[in-house]
Amino acid sequence: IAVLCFPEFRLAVVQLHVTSVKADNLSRARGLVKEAAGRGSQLVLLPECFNSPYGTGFFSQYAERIPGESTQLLSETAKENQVYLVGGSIPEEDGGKLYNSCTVFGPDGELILKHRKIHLFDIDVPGKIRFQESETLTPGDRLSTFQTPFCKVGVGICYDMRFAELAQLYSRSGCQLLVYPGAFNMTTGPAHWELLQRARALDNQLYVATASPARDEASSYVAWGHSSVVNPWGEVISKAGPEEAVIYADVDLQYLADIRQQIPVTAQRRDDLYAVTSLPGAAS
Ligand SMILES: NC(=O)CCC(=O)C(=O)O
Repeated sequence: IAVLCFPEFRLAVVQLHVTSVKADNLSRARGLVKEAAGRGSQLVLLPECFNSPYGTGFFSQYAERIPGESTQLLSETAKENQVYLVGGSIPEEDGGKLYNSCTVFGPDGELILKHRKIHLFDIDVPGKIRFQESETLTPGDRLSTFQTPFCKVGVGICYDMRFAELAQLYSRSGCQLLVYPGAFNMTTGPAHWELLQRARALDNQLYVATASPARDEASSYVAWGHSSVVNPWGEVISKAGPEEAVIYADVDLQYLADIRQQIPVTAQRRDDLYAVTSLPGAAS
């Protein structure tokens, strides 16, 4: 069956102000997705941990099974707005383990995929930040892509963005857009957030969209903000500040094809000399 592909579509990124009240977070997310759809968006991205505070001390308290309250809301929101909804991430409980999980819903409200964060955010920058997701979370064990009428999309969560191999595997599988719900902080955000997404976009000559929670100086984990969309030339074409916002970008797949023709690195890899491969069972 031929998959109809459209050369351009509108993407929205919701930079949500997240509080400790899950019901409020869900309600705000629903309203902003509606706003985004009202402005012609066909794919909408929410931030990492959009339904609850981001922190190892909170994951267990706010964790849900999937399906559950938050993913039911996401399904309804996708359907009522007829959008592809990349539901940021939520703390998931399954079999007594906790995961940082992103669910994606189609315009019919059906669950398309669940991506569990593959690379857990374990860092220690002396005097700046120490964070150890692995103290409470279990990593995912598979790559996640989905097809839309516009293009194929690869999914990662925040720290996953640091791993060029993941982005390359998504690109080699045919993805033209990578989405990363994230929550960088006030140390690594100014240093690496934009650089990493521009690098992934340029490495693979595709679009990259990132969604951060809005910055809240009063929270225990202060998010950097600056949700963005980067084009295949490596340019930031849309960017939020630190505050709550919805940003938009028109993803132009003809432009992507033109870039790949002008600088054909995507076709010039020396597969006879090196390779980046995923192991059996790793791709969903
Ligand atoms: N939530 C995360 O994975 C944060 C990743 C991050 O801040 C980084 O520097 O990487």
